[in-house]
This record gives sequence, structure tokens and C-alpha cells, in this order.
Amino acid sequence: MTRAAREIRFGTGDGRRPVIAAEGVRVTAGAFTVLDRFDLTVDQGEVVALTGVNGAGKSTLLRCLAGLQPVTEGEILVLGAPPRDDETFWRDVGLTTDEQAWYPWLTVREHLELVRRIHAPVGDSCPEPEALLETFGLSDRADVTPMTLSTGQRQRLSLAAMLARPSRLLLLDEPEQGLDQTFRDSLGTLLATYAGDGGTLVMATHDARLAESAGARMVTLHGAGRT
Ligand SMILES: Nc1ncnc2c1ncn2[C@@H]1O[C@H](COP(=O)(O)OP(=O)(O)OP(=O)(O)O)[C@@H](O)[C@H]1O
Repeated sequence: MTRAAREIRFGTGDGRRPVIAAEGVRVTAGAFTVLDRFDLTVDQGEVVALTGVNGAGKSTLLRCLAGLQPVTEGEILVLGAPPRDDETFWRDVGLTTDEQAWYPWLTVREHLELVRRIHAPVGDSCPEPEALLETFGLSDRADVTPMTLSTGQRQRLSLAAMLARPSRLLLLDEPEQGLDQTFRDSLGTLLATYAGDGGTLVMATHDARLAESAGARMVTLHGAGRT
């Protein structure tokens, strides 16, 4: 029997809040202002959906929250400190972008087992690989390598791998990419469960239905333009 998305549980909370506090964030690229005096506060257990037209600055904001891009002005605190691209930060934070990397000598199942083993002891805080394979519809592809999966199946694996280890904050850039509508609905349930179990999630998305099914608060970015 397939394990339904709503049956998966996560153990992610520790009571600190807000998880994200961004104030007066300004990001420029040459003469172009990408974000201008942007504020965002996200509490533990919240799901926030960043929406807006192409070029509105959603991915840029996610990169800033992940410590991968500096702000020109303003301040960002993530889990109580400025985000920094180091192993301590990434132990707490999961990020998905459209850049995926796989080991060509490991199967789909082995990728999930590897993630779990690296983060051991994981205990009950994360679903086991077999449960993730079922929930993400990858059970019959568990013994092949990721490069032989379809685009949508690889996106499923990417999301499953992120949920295979403990985290306190997930930053997702258009997680709906490549996913069929049925699985998008399951993903919304999974993300809502992650937040319900104490995790915090910020995602850039063009899928209002996914945002709604994840129980997200919508934050619309408008871009800024030439200074
Ligand atoms: N390094 C850069 N140099 C110049 N312009 C940049 C740079 N990075 C981002 N931009 C510009 O900033 C704007 C915001 O880009 P960003 O990728 O954050 O938008 P987005 O809202 O995620 O868009 P999409 O919905 O298409 O993914 C775009 O106009 C982009 O061209």
C-alpha cells in the first residue's frame, strides 16, 4: 500500500522564534535594484510562499536568506544569526534550487540512506528511506541511479533527500518544477506537515494551489528596477 503524504511525520521544532527576521533589505546588481527596503519576519512553524512575476526577486531573496548572496543594505537574521555558508548553518537549513547534484555510482535508495547516515542519529525525527520512497512515488525506481530518472522523478528525489535529514528551516526555489498536479497536491500536504511538526519553510513559487495546500502565507514581491 502506498504511504500517503499525510502519514509522514517530522520532528523539527525547538521553540526559537522568529526563524527569519529581514529588515530593510536592499540588493543591487550594478545599476539595477533587485530588492528595495524589503522586510520579512517568519515565525517557527510558518510556511511562507514568495510570489511575484518573473524577475520580481524571489530567488535573489532566497539566496540572501541562505547566505549565498550578500545584501547591499539592511539586515537578515536566520535562526538568530546572519546566514552564513558553512556546515553549521547547513545542518539546520535545507535548500533546493534547480541545480541538483547526484553520485552516479549510488542508487536512488542509496542516496536517501547516505543522507540519513551522515546525519545519524536521526531517530524518529525524519521519515525512513523506504517511507520516503513510497511517499514520493519512487519505490519502483529505488534501485536505479538518479540520472536514469525522469525530470519530475529527480525533483521528487531532491525533495525526498531534503526531508530525509533533520532541519529547522527549508528554503525551496519553485519546488513544483517538473511535478505533475497529483504529486503537487501531495507535496503541499507534506510541507504543511513539516511545518505542523515545528519546521519553518519559505518557498518561491508560481503555483498558488501548492501554496494554498501547504497552508502558506503569501508574500508578493514586486521587484524594484533601475536606480
Ligand atoms: N547578478 C545579477 N546581475 C544582474 N541582474 C541580476 C543578477 N541577479 C539577479 N538579477 C536580476 O534581478 C531580478 C530578479 O531575479 P530573480 O532571479 O531573483 O527573480 P525571480 O523572482 O526569482 O524570477 P523567476 O520567477 O523568473 O524565477 C531579475 O531582473 C534578474 O535579471
